[in-house]
Amino acid sequence: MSQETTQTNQTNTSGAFTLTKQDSGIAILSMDVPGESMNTLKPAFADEISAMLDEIDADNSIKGVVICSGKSNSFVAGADISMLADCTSAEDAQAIAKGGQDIFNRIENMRPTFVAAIHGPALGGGLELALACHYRVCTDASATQVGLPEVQLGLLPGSGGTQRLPRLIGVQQAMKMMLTGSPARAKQAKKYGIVDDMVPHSVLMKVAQEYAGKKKPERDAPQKGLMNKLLETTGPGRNMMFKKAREQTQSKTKGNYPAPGYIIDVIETGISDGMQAGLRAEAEAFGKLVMTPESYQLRQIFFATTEMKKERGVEGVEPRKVQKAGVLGGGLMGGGISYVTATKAGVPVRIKDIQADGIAGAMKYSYDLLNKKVKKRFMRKSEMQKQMSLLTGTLDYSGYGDIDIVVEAVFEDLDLKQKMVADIEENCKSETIFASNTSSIPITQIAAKAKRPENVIGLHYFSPVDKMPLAEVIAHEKTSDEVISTTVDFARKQGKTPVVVKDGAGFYVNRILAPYMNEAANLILAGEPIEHIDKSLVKFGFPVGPVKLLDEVGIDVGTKIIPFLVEQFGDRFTAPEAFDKVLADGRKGKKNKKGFYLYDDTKKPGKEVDESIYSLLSLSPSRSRSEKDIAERCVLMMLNEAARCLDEGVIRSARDGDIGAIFGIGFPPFLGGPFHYMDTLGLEHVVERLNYYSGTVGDKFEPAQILKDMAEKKATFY
Ligand SMILES: C[C@H](O)CC(=O)SCCNC(=O)CCNC(=O)[C@H](O)C(C)(C)COP(=O)(O)OP(=O)(O)OC[C@H]1O[C@@H](n2cnc3c(N)ncnc32)[C@H](O)[C@@H]1OP(=O)(O)O
Repeated sequence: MSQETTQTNQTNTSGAFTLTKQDSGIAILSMDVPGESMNTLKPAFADEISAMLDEIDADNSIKGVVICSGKSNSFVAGADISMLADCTSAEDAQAIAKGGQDIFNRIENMRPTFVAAIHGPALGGGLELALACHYRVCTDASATQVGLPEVQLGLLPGSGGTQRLPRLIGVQQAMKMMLTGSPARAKQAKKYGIVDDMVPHSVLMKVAQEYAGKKKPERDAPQKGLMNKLLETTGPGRNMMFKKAREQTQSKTKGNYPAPGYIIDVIETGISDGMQAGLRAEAEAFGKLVMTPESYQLRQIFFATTEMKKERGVEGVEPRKVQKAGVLGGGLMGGGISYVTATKAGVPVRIKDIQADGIAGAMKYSYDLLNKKVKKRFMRKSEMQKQMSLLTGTLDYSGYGDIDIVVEAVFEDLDLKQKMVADIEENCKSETIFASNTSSIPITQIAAKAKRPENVIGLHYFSPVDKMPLAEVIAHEKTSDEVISTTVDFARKQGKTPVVVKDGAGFYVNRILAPYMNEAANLILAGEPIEHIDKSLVKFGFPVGPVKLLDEVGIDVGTKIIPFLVEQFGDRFTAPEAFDKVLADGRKGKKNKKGFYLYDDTKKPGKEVDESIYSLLSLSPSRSRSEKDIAERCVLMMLNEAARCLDEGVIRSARDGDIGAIFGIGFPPFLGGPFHYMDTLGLEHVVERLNYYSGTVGDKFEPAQILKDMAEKKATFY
């Protein structure tokens, strides 16, 4: 980081910290953890930082201190998550939080004015450090983000965040940030009042030093508006606010995640009993949460995804640079793929459709999303125009001559897709990659007539593309290693977590989803009410129930894959015939407002079951199974299939299987994914339950061989 100083007279470096005193009376305290790409906070730094603070205390010439990062693109990414695994008791973890609190309290109470100069992520403990400073200045760079994401790790901010953020920006906004874990970008951070100033990177240190030369601020009460004042500053108002927050949290988490409840409790303690009581409650809750299985599983997800960011797809094979992309088909998927390609990867996209309307629709998809950001003032109009200018359209293949990768998102029809391959081979370069976004057709079949099958690959996105984090990369036998690596790299640049899977019906995600959905359908036919089935799985931890999900993705689309699965894997994938009746009745789900739920003539579209479905299927529903039994039956089908996928090499590791299921289907993150969950249950138990259902419901529950073998050896996936 460039430090614009007048005259430097003394520098003291100790491990991760460097203190530079200047004649101006403003000292620079820079953090740069050696050997790490990003600064994280560890208890081992306590002595070092304390010694630096002693030095500052002892030097009356220091009037102000700027805390900054020595890393080029980040401030501090929080406490070191990996060290939490060493905690053997809640007390150990509580001590870590308390250690951070003590140092931050000390900074807050020191004589000089402290300023945090933030560029890049300031998250968790990193933001807590900044909150202890008297002022915060951040850069306007897109890399800058400030937040308290601990809840995503099943934790709460343990070093003062639950106390200082509400006092700085108001309880409601602070609580929202802590409960969602979503960070604020620079502009939002300024708007919320988290930072005092937002400046270009080139003047960050200059402006921060100006703030360090000021007196400490006397801050106005953060509540703006009468309603907020009533809610946050009066007893009855607060009671109402916290009660509402607890109700909303319970309805979202279904009691599966302990951290949000603690966050609300600890904020409330701090507000009603004062900062010291709040800090004590915070450290104690942090200690307890670190030891929960939920936090353990969520931290494993962090490690898995961080590891996956570095993977190439094929070890040692460099990806080619993608400078221009094509998208075939301007439908919903094509629109989403174009959006992430232009806005996330920054790669120009040429959208090809057979109708001008299709191209316009795809462009509108991006326009609407970007315009929302502009309206909320999170993005400048000029930036939106720049991103929109990356999107162009064509009705023929003009402009396709220099394209590096084409993503095909046309209708699910094998002949059509094979024709697309032929068209691309004719109109593009010999090395242009043809990536199919098919969800049901094996890539081998799409590549069957290709002249250059090594260029053909699957790149399966999930809807809505701008939100869903997963992409399956499917190599068929002849796909070249370079094509795999380039496609993985391309998907990552689009902001996706790519998982490389083997070709075959359903690939991984849909293959494990199908038997789960089929089982839900079988339970409808067995007379269970639809809302009972959906509730059971939402309570288990899925974001939506299976029947609702089928309405969302489209009953026609969701069932299209079944014949491919039956053809390759046999009867265990056979869908109940009732689906045919549902489809014959013209029910496609949400998209044509006719499915298992009601969308028309109702106050709550999609919330109430369309009771006419029962007479269509000649059923009179009544609850005869518990929520637990229903969830177990559906989930076991998914677990069993996931195990088979690992055994057959469809996924490369249990880790990929867990991340694929969590990011692609919304498998409950607090359970860590199907494989972590099976380890938790114990494979003997899984096999025993599968055997039970195999005996009572049918052969499709027959445990996968890998499960039987592992159970016998008392093995685990991790
Ligand atoms: C007491 C406190 O309240 C408790 C806490 O602070 S808990 C921690 C809260 N902080 C977080 O959850 C942030 C976690 N980190 C992130 O979300 C992302 O790393 C990030 C947004 C900061 C950066 O993302 P990105 O640029 O893609 O870089 P990414 O590859 O993830 O990380 C770079 C390196 O930093 C490491 N890292 C980042 N944050 C880390 C953390 N909090 N602990 C340990 N390592 C961390 C990564 O493991 C990776 O290490 P590697 O290079 O050796 O593999």
